[in-house]
Parts: sequence; C-alpha cells; structure tokens
Amino acid sequence: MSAMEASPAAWGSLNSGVVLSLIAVLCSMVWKNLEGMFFGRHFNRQARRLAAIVDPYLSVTVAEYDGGRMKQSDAYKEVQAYLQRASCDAGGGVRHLKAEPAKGADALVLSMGDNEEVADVFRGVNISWLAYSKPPPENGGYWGGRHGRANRRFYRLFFLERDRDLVLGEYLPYVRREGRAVMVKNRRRKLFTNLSADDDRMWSHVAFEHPKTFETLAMKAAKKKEIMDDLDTFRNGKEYYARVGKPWKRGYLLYGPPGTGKSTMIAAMANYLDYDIYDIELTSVRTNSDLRKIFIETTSKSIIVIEDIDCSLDLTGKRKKKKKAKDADAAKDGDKKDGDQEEEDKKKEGSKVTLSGVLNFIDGLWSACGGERIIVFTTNHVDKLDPALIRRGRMDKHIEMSYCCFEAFKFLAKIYLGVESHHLFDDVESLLAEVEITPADVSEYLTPKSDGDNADTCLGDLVKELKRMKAEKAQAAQLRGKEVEADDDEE
Ligand SMILES: Nc1ncnc2c1ncn2[C@@H]1O[C@H](COP(=O)(O)OP(=O)(O)OP(=O)(O)O)[C@@H](O)[C@H]1O
Ligand SMILES: [Mg+2]
Repeated sequence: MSAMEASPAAWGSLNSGVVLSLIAVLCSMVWKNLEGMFFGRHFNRQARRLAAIVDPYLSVTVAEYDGGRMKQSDAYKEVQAYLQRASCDAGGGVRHLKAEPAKGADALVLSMGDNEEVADVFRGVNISWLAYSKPPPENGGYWGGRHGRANRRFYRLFFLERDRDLVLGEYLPYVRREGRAVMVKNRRRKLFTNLSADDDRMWSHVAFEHPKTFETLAMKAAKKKEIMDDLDTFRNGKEYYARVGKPWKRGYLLYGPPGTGKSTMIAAMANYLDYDIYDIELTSVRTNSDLRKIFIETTSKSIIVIEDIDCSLDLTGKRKKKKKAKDADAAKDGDKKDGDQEEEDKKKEGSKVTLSGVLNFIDGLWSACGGERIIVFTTNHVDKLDPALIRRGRMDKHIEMSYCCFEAFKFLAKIYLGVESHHLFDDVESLLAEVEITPADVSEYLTPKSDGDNADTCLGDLVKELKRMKAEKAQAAQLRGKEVEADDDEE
C-alpha cells in the first residue's frame, strides 16, 4: 500500500506522530537554548526561571559565616579560591573582577565581584555560581554591635535536578579540594594587626616580608637548635596533641633587654614555619569579649603575638595600685607626662581587658578553636609579669634573649663583614666577657657606614666602644664602692 492510498485513520495517526515529533524537536531546541542561556556565557536569571519550568534546578548556598557569624567558613574560602580560577577563564563569563596582590612581585589574584555569575562544566554537566551579599539583620545577628554591621557574603550554586547526585556527591568535594590547592599556591604570608575597637573589621593585614631567618639570627648555636627542634616538634605534633587531649597550640615567652632580638626571633619563627603573624595591640581591644572575637578570627598556622605584655595593660589590680601611686608621685614632683605617654594611658583606660581575659584567651575553652597556633609574649621585664600568666602550660617555653656573647658576635661578624677570624677578635672576646652590649648595637658597629669602611675599621670602632663601656662600668663600680664606704662610716 502506497502512502497515497493510506486510509484517513492512518493519515490521522501519521499526522499526529509528525506533530508530536515536531513538538519534541521544538521543545528540545527551546530547552537547549534555555540551558545555553542559563549556563552559557550570557545566562541570566530570567532564563533560569524559564528553564526551571522544563527541568527544575536546585541551588546550594555557601555562606561566608556559618550560622552565628563566628568564623569565616572554610567551605566559603575554598569556594572563593576555586572560583578565582573559573572567574579568570574567558569562558566563565565574568565581566567584573576584584583584584588582590598575589605571591610574586607583579602578580594579582582575580576573583568575581558581587552579583557576578560564573559558568562551570564538570564531566559534561553545566553548573553556575552566583556571588552576592546581603545587608545584615537589624539586630546584627550573633555578634551584634559593630561586627554585625558588615554585609553577609554568599556564593550560590545552581544545577539541574537530574545532576543532583553528581554535583553534591562529586562536584562539591572536588571544588573544595581544588580550592584548597589554589589557596596553598596563592598563599602569601600575612602580618595582621587588630583594628581599633570602632572598626567593623577585626584585622587588617599587609604582606609579611621580613627578611630575618634563623640563618641570620645571632645566638648560641645549641640554643638556636633547641628552639628550631621545638618548633619542628610542634609543627609535626598534630597526632601527639590529639592523643594526649591538648589543644594544638604552644606558648613562647621571649624576655630580655631591648635590642636583644625578641621581635627578630618572632620573624625568624614565622619564616621558618611559614606561618602568618597576628600582632595584637592589646590597648586597642576594648573588652575581654572583643579579645575572644579577634582570637576566633585568627587562622591556624599562625603566630599570635602580644609584644611588651607588661606595658600593654595593667593586668593585675596590684599593678594598677602601683601605677596610681607612681602617678601621684609624679604629680607631686610637678613631673609632666609627654604626649605619647598620655595617649598610651588614655588607651589603657579605654580598654577593660583583664588578666583573666588574657588567661582565657591563652588557654580557655575558646583557645582550642582552630588549632596549630603559637602564642608569643615578649617583655623586657619578666619579673613584672603575673606568675599565672607565664606558668608552663600557658607560656610553655621561656626563652631568654641575652646580651651578645662571643659566639653570637662571631656569627654577626661573618654575616656583616664576611670575616671568620681577625686579629681584633681576641680583644672583642675578652671585652664581651666584661661588658653587656646588645646584638642590635653590635650589628650597628659591624655595618659599614661609608665606602672606606671595612672589617678593620668596623671592628676597631666596636673595640673602642667596648673599651669605653668597660671604663664607664669601672667608674660606676668605683662610685658605688665609695657610697657604700660612706654609708658604713655613717653607721
Ligand atoms: N640576635 C640577633 N641576631 C641578629 N640581629 C639582631 C639580634 N638581636 C637584635 N638584632 C638586630 O637588632 C635590631 C633590633 O632587634 P629587635 O627589634 O628584635 O629587638 P627587641 O629585643 O625586640 O627589642 P625591644 O625589646 O626594644 O622590642 C634588629 O634590627 C635586628 O636586626
Ligand atoms: Mg621588639
């Protein structure tokens, strides 16, 4: 039977078959277009809504702060890092990028701006990411107050329902893994400082580029090795700390006179471990709870530093009383404080951080959040510190940074002048046994000041200075002896 002879019923069924096929082809064309619009380079939200009629899409939101806005979520940071790569890819379709300095002199890390979308393809499946932010809730959420005023930031991932298992089971873990890898690659060490109590952000940072390493730090070789071994043990101690049930953190107390290398040691530690530094200015922290908040915002693999802890705050009632008495004496003498001192005192008055707040920060329940953190306190006056603050367990390792010994001098002479022996070394050795000079001062004498300066002139100047110090010391001792004699005579 030819087609011409086909029965009306056959014609009818043939026609409806063709119509159905045509509709199917049309639907598939429309869908392909919508899908292309949705996920392709020029997708938009309207297209996504239309596409949802044909095949529903699902979304997953990754918030910058989990629930109570306590700490930037790891997932958010990983997604952000992953999307940096996708954003730079021309196929991603991002038109507005944010740029931040990256590792390397001229490098920039680019990421998507607010309300930008980026397309991604995983095993042939189309996925779309949107970056957006929202104003905070009226009451500021958990943190309330000034920290609650910042916008909440989010990434939202869109995908088709049919791809649910692949996206949730494989794509998202893949994004986190890749994001972590990007973070490691782009990681520039940072030096953070806490901002004034009135600032919405808790920390601001610059790239940490201190050149000091243990290779250029002058101290007795055995002591240096002991510190480096201690740091290695800490860094590799994840399992140990978990086994003995201790938070993975360690406290170091660096004490010694000004110029003996305490700050320099912190830089060397950070360079050795490849950690960030959080330098806490305690006088800018208003309350104990603010101290806890800034602590929670620190990341692992970091050194948290409080320099000159004895000067930062009046940490005990006892010392407050002492200070009041001292101020009263000064007022009696008509002694005027200079502007800096007044400012410092005003700051201290504005801060209500207490000893117990600092102890809590070091080893309270909150201190266990995050892990792999070193806390360093420095002081010129270890005897002034409250024993509770520096007991082992809080400040686990006490390191005395001392005046320059002959071994440290030889080390500095090699670094600064490139000499390992010299006829003046014997003089320096015997003089260093008698007078106290800081490595900072020795370094200064060993630094050539003009083209004509060399090892002879620099070492000659150092010997001259050491002799002068020795004579001064002898004179002072003589004077003291005479005073004692006079006192004895009076008695
Ligand atoms: N042990 C050292 N090895 C090499 N250089 C040192 C050493 N100690 C000090 N210096 C040099 O002296 C300078 C001052 O040192 P640093 O700032 O570390 O002293 P500090 O102990 O922190 O002093 P302060 O108590 O006043 O803060 C630095 O520029 C550093 O290069
Ligand atoms: Mg210092």
